[in-house]
Amino acid sequence: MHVPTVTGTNLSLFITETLRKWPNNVASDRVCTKPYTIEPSKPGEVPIHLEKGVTIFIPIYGLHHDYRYFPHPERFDPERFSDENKDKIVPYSYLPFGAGPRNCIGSRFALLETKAVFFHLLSHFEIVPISKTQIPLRINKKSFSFISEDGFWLGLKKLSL
Ligand code: HEM
Repeated sequence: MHVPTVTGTNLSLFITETLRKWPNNVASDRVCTKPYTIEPSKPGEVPIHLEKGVTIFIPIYGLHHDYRYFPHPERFDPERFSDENKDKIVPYSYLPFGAGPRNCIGSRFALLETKAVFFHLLSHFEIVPISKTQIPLRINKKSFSFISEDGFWLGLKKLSL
C-alpha cells in the first residue's frame, strides 16, 4: 500500500508546524478576575499591574512568529517539533489551541480528524497547485480568523498505484 508522506516528513510534525505558521485563532483573550501583578523576571523589566475586569489579549500569531522562540519564523520547518528538538520549545510560546482550563476542547479531535483526512487524501492523490492557487498566499486582512484573500484552491492528481 502507498504510505502517505509529506515530502518525507512525519504528518503530525507537518500539521504542528502548519498550526504554528498559520494558527486559525490569531489571538485569544482572558478577563482578569482579581487584581494581579506580573513581577519582573529579567533586569530592565517593570512590574505590570492588572486590575479586576481588564481584558488581556494573548497574541498567538505574534508568539508563533517571534524569532526568540522560533528562529527564522517565516521558514516552514516541521523538524522544530521533532523528538530531538521539541524540548527547545519554550512553554506557552506555542498556543494553537490556547492554554489552561479554557483551552480548546476539540484539540485532540481536530488533530486526529486532520490526520485522517490527509492520510486518505494523500493515499490516492497528489495535491498540486492550479491556475487559481494563490502563490504566495495573501492573508485576508478584514477577517479576524486566518483566511486567505481568494480562498484555498488546489488540484488533486490521482496517483497511479
Ligand atoms: C485545528 C482546529 C482547531 C483549532 C486551531 C482550535 C483553536 C482553538 C483556540 C485557540 C481556542 C481558545 C483557547 C484558549 O483561549 O485558551 C479554542 C476554543 C474552543 N474550541 Fe477549538 N480549535 C480547533 C478545533 C476545534 C474543534 C474541532 C472543536 C469541537 C469539536 C473545538 C471546540 C472548541 C471549544 C468548545 C472552545 C471553547 C473552550 C472553552 O471556552 O472552554 N475546536 N479552540
